[in-house]
Amino acid sequence: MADAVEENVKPKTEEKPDDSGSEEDNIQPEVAEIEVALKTFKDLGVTEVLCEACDQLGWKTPTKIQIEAVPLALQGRDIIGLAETGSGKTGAFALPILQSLLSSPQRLHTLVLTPTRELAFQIAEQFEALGSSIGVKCAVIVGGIDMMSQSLVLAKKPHIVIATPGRLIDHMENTKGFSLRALKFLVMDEADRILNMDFETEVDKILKVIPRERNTYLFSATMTKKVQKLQRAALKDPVKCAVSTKYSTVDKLQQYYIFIPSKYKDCYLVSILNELAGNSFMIFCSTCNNAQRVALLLRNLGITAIPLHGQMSQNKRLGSLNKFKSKSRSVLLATDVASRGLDIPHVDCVINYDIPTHSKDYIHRVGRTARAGRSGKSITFVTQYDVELFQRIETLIAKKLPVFPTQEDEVMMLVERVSEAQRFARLEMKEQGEKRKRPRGGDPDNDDTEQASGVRKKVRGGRGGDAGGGRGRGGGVGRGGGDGGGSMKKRGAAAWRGGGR
Ligand SMILES: Nc1ncnc2c1ncn2[C@@H]1O[C@H](COP(=O)(O)OP(=O)(O)OP(=O)(O)O)[C@@H](O)[C@H]1O
Repeated sequence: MADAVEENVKPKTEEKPDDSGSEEDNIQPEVAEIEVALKTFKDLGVTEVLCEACDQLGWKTPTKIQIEAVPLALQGRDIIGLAETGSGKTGAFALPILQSLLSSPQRLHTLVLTPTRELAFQIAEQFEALGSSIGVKCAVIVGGIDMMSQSLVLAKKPHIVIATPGRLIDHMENTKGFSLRALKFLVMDEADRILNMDFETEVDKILKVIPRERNTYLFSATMTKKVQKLQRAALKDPVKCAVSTKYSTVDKLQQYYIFIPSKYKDCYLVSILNELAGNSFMIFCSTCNNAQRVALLLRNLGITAIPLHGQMSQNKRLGSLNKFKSKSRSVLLATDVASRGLDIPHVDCVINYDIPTHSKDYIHRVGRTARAGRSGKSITFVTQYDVELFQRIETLIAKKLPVFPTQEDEVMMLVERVSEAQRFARLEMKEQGEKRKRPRGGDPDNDDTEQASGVRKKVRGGRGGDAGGGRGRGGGVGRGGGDGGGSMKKRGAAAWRGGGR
């Protein structure tokens, strides 16, 4: 099945600085050929009880990456799995691991490394869902949570540990009796992220203490040369399962951009949220500060927005995510902490409020929508400062994106309202900053409670409260006021679009 074919996975454009090495030449993992015939999980060699678990999750047939990777994994091969966002990569590594656990039960059998805490919880949920009838026990070991309670969980010797690298090292060094010396499987999910500079030391330390006799799986929607570097250290005779061209986005995702002056980003955002009212949005910002500020701004305008970023406590992060997942909030303002792996099926639209600095992050961000065969939309804000980054993204995905249509004059009518909400958001940010300095004064992460609503009432109240009254089409945030301007969009867009790229 796994015929060796020529590999053609060279990135078309820039890499993150840490994967800019040129050492990929000598490493040629075998590349699996894709079989497209319709298959069942049973055809792949998945055992009855796990087939039933798939059925219970509503997985009628395996996805392409599962068709490709599962049989090879069941043969005992090391795998590099490369497939689009939302294409079922978690199942592709979880099923063979659970099957191995079934045939030779063992505690501390598998370690899954993930770059973010939220993703670790999600992967644990998937293992537990697939492995519920075989009684699989998972432990999530991530930062921001009490070490002692995690030590107790580890003392019970779970079958599967899902961890962020830093906290795992803490336990390897400080938790008595915890050892991964008997490990059988190592998975790096979002492998290119795990293997970049940020986690380099941790990963090296982990690789030193786990057995060389093991299976290793690397999965991601994007890969780097760095992954291939690591093959020498961590993979044995790996087979590469790449079900799509290296950096493709899914077909059912409609991708747009808008070219706007930086100073009107907030107005355009509010306008689009009004226009697409009723949808669920993930909005990506480049900094924690911006995610927090825009969330407050939107809330001041009556939009149910909630932030998720690295400056929040872990409890608040999970709280935000759960509120968004349960649809009690329709807009999640996030940094790249949420760009990878998170599987929230109802996300209709991803907005890149700040353009991603690394083109590959674009693929992961927009991949939060249009998952598992659903459709979705993405809109990327491109300001006068972002043109080059945007061009890189278009080169990377080998697509020219269409403009998302907006009515400039209508957007400009929002300027006054939005400016007022911006002012109050700044005040709230200042207040929160001061509270952080005086921790006893209250919850420093209080971004989603009524305590922060004083200024909100002023904004809404002062304007007759229409902003609080829903965001129905045309009836959302007020349309009074406005100062015209903003014609840069047309002039500028024409200038650089036409500029013979
Ligand atoms: N065979 C299947 N049939 C139907 N749905 C599936 C199947 N396998 C997985 N799914 C569902 O597809 C969704 C996406 O899966 P998953 O999160 O594993 O994607 P992914 O490829 O890891 O995406 P990302 O690159 O964003 O991490 C999940 O909701 C999962 O339950």
